[in-house]
Amino acid sequence: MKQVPVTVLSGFLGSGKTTFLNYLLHADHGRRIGVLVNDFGSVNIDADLVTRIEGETMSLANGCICCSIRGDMEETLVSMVDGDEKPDHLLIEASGVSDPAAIVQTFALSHDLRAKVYLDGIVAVVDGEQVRDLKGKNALLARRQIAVADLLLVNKVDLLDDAQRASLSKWLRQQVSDVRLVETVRGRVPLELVFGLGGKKWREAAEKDTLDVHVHDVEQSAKHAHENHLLEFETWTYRGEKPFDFTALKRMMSGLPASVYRVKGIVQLQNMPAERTVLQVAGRRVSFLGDRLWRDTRPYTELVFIAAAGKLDPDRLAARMDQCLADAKETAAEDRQADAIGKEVQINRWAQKFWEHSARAMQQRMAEDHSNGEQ
Ligand SMILES: Nc1nc2c(ncn2[C@@H]2O[C@H](COP(=O)(O)OP(=O)(O)OP(=O)(O)O)[C@@H](O)[C@H]2O)c(=O)[nH]1
Repeated sequence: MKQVPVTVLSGFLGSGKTTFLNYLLHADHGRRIGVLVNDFGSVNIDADLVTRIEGETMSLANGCICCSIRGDMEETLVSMVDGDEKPDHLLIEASGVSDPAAIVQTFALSHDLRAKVYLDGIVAVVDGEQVRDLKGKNALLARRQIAVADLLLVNKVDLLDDAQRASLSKWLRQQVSDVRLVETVRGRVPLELVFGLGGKKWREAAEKDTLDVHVHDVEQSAKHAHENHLLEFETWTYRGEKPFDFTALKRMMSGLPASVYRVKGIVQLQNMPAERTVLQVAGRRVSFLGDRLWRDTRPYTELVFIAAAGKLDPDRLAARMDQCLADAKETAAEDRQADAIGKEVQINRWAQKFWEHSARAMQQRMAEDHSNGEQ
């Protein structure tokens, strides 16, 4: 039986993996692609944000495929290959906290997997704006993700000037000398660079045992990695059914402590009642994007927070979220007055950008629908 090639997308929280995945799925490559998306939090946000016309998207949430749900990854991949519509290629979007070296081990060690799939390559996505701001264990994890990659997408270069790009490139070259670096905006890279990488680098590393984790000791290291993740990261999910005030929520998200690394999910905004909105906080950058019309779906809010372990205080966060609800009556009169002046400017500026984005997203979707209809 012909084995199916697998590409693993790795990269730190919020670097642009899902964005890249969507670009890839909509690009003209003529392959039937099976997708497996892994979310560290308990909600399948990423799978929800993967837009595709056809092909299978499987989702594994509430754990990390490099450790706690390694077995689930094996089973899911095998079932995808054995299914009625065998894919030509599999893409795995690893969670932003996963260590690709441990994923490589799973591929190297599982007989079931080895019979059906082979690792074609690891593509790491780097947040060009913020990767160098990562501290401590996050910085180490990001470096491990970079080190194992066969292809490195230096993403978000639209947020950098020429000097920053040059200095980032130099810094990355100091981290890894033997990998192809490609600067990208929203993960747009020539497809021939992505498929058929051959996985040479990881295979060599596995043979030389330089993956930094011992291949024969996978149970132990997986357990260790799992413990590390639980020790290092914590997640919490906010759910609600009342609409939020855009300005208040944006201000709150912009003021989150640095220990909150990532927030993502769906928000119901009073200012945009008809449209489902995606909220993204990656490091210090906050963005709202009109996503799709609610239509028959009852509007809701579901946001996953990922932070340094021990730094999330759910009660406090929930209280702060509630203060941003459109019908919140808590704001002191004084605050409200002070806000009113700032709000006037902010709402106009932000609402403008916000609508601009929504309109663009809508146009793009319509164009995609149109071109798909023509095929
Ligand atoms: N300016 C800019 N923003 C980008 C680019 N690529 C992605 N983003 C934004 O960065 C945020 C995070 O992108 P995602 O694709 O969700 O990141 P991710 O790596 O899948 O995130 P996790 O799965 O949570 O680790 C979103 O708001 C994207 O729209 C880019 O090239 N430039």
